[in-house]
This record gives sequence, structure tokens and C-alpha cells, in this order.
Amino acid sequence: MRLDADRTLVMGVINVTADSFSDGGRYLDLDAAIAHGHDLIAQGADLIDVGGESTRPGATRVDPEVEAARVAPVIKGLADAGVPLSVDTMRAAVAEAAIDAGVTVINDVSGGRADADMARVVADSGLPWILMHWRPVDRVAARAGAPFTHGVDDAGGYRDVVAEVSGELLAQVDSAVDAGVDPDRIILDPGLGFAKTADHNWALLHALPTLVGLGFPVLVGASRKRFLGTLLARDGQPRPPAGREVATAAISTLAAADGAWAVRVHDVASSRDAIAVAGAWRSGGRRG
Ligand SMILES: Nc1nc2ncc(COP(=O)(O)O)nc2c(=O)[nH]1
Repeated sequence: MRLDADRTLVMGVINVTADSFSDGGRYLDLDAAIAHGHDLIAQGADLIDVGGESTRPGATRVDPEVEAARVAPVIKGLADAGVPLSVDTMRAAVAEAAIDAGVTVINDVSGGRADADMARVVADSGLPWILMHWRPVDRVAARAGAPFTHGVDDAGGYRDVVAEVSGELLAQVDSAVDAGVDPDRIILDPGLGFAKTADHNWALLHALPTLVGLGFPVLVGASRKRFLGTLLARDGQPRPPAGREVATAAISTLAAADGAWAVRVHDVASSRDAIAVAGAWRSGGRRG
């Protein structure tokens, strides 16, 4: 997986879960998940993120065995067909199963903080590692059934969310490098919506050039998230997830213009088109 592509990559999403906020339950069936993966590639995805444990507010942890059993067959089926894949997991054991199945990127929403073994697994694999920011994740219990910690209060609040998220991400990088991970294989992600308010999310997106300026590829995961629904609310009713694709594509356009490594989206085609527009705009159409 190239970390220095000359355009912003599009990461499609397959949530092999029962309860993800926007597509929960649709891809628990192996054939459906694999078919969806091929569809996302046909829409222009550069890679596909496969997750087996929803982290949405109100979700609870699943057994590691359940999580691995969900993601490994999907990863193997798609990897055998040559599809570039990331696995969305906080667990070292699940990452190992995914690596055995053919995954080429580890996407860790805990940024290495939920499982002390993860850094070793990633270092040994030599694969790229996405370190996402989620301040209270150290309070996410390892046991199945425990609820996730999404409350903004759990994060203790932010005085300067951009400076604090930047500093905490760099601390996660230091920990990864200390554990033997090649810094050139590290990708950062501000963790939009993870124990953060809508204002925090917009401040982080507004400061994307600052995050990119930290010197690592940056992944932006805003697709269909609640803060978009809040922005587009009518008569006090937030826009439902299915109605947030245009907003998601707009963010993909702006993220591409600001040099994001990739955007993580459920609807690939709309963001691929948006990024093509951003590329043509920035190059004066030279790339056609
Ligand atoms: N790196 C990264 N991974 C993620 N995984 C899940 C979700 C939650 O969204 P989903 O339920 O739509 O997958 N968001 C992110 C994110 O923002 N960044």
C-alpha cells in the first residue's frame, strides 16, 4: 500500500458487524460482505477497511474470537482476489489473524493503546499502521459486553483540541517507534467523533493542514457521522445517515485539497468523483 500517492486515496468500508451506526447487519453474511467489497473496488476504492466490532456510541465490545471470525474470512476472500485491505481492530490477536488472511494495513482506532501487544505485531509484520486518536480509549474494557467510552466528558474536555490531539498523536507515534515500528509506516487519524463534539470535529478538519504538517500521512474518517447530521438538521431533526453522502463527498474534496493521505468512506463513488474534481481544480485541469 503506497503511503506517498500523488492523490488522496479512497478507503471503502465493510463493517462486518451487527450494529454499526450506518450499515450494521448488512454484511454479516460472508458472501454479501465479499460482494460488497468487489462493488466498492468497482466504484474506485483504493483499499477496503474491514471491521468486526462496531465502536459507535452505545456499542459494546465483542469477544476477540467473534471479531476474528467475522473479519478473517472476508479478508481472505478479498485478498485472494487481489483486493488491498486494512483491518479495523484494536486487538493484536485479531490483527494477527487478519495478517495471516492477507491484510496489508492495520487500522487501530485506539492508536496502539487498547492492546499492549499490538505494536509488536505491527512491527513484526512491517505493515503500515493507522494510529487514530481516541483519548479515553484506555478506559475501554477488554471484556466482551463492556460499553465503549464515547462520552465527551470521558475525554475530560479540550482547551485546544488541535494542539492536544496533535500532541497526543505524536506521543502515540513515539510509543510505536519505541516498540520497533518504522515511522515511515505510520499514518495518523484525528478520530472524528471519538469522544469529541461537533465543534471539536470541525476544528480538527479546519486545521487539517496542521495535522498533515506533523509529517505523517493523515486519514480522515467523517463518512456519514453524526456531526454531519447535526450540521444539516432541519426543524431540529438531524439529517439521517443515508442523507449525509453529499456532505461526506464535500469533506472528501476538502480533505484532498488539504493533502489528506486517504478518506474512509461508505459510499466510494461519490468521494472518488469529488476527489477527481479537487485534483482537476488544484492542477488547473492538467491531469484531465
Ligand atoms: N481510522 C479510523 N477508523 C474508523 N473506524 C470506525 C469508525 C466509525 O465509523 P463506522 O461505524 O462508519 O465504521 N470511524 C473510524 C475513523 O474515523 N477512523
